[in-house]
Amino acid sequence: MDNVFDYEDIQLIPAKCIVNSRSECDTSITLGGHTFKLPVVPANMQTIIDEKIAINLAENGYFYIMHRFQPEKRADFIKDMHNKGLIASISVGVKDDEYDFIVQLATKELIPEFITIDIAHGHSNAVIEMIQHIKKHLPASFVIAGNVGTPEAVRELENAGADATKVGIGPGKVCITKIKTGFGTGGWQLAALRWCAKAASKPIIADGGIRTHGDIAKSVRFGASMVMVGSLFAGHEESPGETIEKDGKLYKEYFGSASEFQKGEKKNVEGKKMLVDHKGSLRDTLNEMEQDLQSSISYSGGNKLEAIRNVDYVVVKNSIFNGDKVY
Ligand SMILES: NC(=O)C1=CN([C@@H]2O[C@H](COP(=O)(O)OP(=O)(O)OC[C@H]3O[C@@H](n4cnc5c(N)ncnc54)[C@H](OP(=O)(O)O)[C@@H]3O)[C@@H](O)[C@H]2O)C=CC1
Ligand SMILES: Nc1nc2c(ncn2[C@@H]2O[C@H](COP(=O)(O)O)[C@@H](O)[C@H]2O)c(=O)[nH]1
Repeated sequence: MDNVFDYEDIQLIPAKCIVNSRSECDTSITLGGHTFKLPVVPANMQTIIDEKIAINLAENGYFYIMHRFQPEKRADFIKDMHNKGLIASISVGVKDDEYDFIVQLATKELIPEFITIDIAHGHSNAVIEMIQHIKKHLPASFVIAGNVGTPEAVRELENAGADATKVGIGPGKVCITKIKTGFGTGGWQLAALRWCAKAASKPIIADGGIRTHGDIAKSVRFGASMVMVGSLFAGHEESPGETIEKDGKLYKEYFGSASEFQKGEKKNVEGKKMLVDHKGSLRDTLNEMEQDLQSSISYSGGNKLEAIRNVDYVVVKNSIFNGDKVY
């Protein structure tokens, strides 16, 4: 891999505008036969999403993926979502219990619309076997598999039956994989996304490293159908992380799924905990994201998300912020 770059190194080049108002630009995306308002999904982490947020997102036309860290609640969660007429989107791991869980869902005819296989090193036989197991027992579920960081991995998981792959090893805000192992796409996530997208024949979800709303448009330009976002969603009043007051200022806790806090033990820790500034409501952020993305689409010279895929770009090595702070 040469010519590596990350989000902050890239600027997209504007093309002639074809709309009279940014409100004419359509940010919606279809995944697994369902159309969602934004190509953005909150990370399937315990400090980012809970049942209440999942219901709220689904009711309002946004994609969501429930985390897998309260495994015993998942079957009832699917039932509840379906009783409300909403899509069910859950996560699984790859340990033995998860195989039984998939069979139980099939036996009870509880069929989630989306299942995400959520492990750190997704280019593995463990994930390939889980994809095949889900496709055998729940063939109607749309399977998202990850995480990976190479074209070989994307191809192998797609060939095993994955309907989409999730790209990003180590670019996350609370990730310490890159420091503890020396591996990953941290620092060159956007280039890794482009590399993987060239090999993909199915949708790709870019996961980790999104720091500004403009990074969503950049992800779409470099091949993402959807973008998974953690830290930008961690500070809302509804966010499940603890609210902490420090020197008169409010913060929210945000911790990694492979952190000691999540695992309850100091074993194979690859995540940390941090405090993020407390901000307003999730709804306000989603609205702002939509407006910013509509503006991105207008700059791309189109009126639909796909227009962003064709724009030119320049590499401006680590200089686009000039020391400015956006958020
Ligand atoms: N996107 C990212 O960069 C990363 C994300 N995470 C997140 O942390 C959470 C925990 O992830 P994970 O530890 O995979 O999940 P689990 O703890 O559920 O582990 C899944 C299985 O994979 C094995 N495993 C984990 N890592 C490796 C590896 N590097 N090589 C071989 N086998 C491995 C585990 O065994 P054993 O534990 O015995 O090795 C276990 O059997 C997930 O939510 C994941 O998304 C974690 C790190 C990086
Ligand atoms: N290396 C680790 N990565 C993790 C951990 N927990 C979650 N994640 C990944 O981060 C993204 C969110 O990234 P952000 O930059 O938007 O905050 C998330 O979707 C996971 O893929 C972890 O403990 N270690």
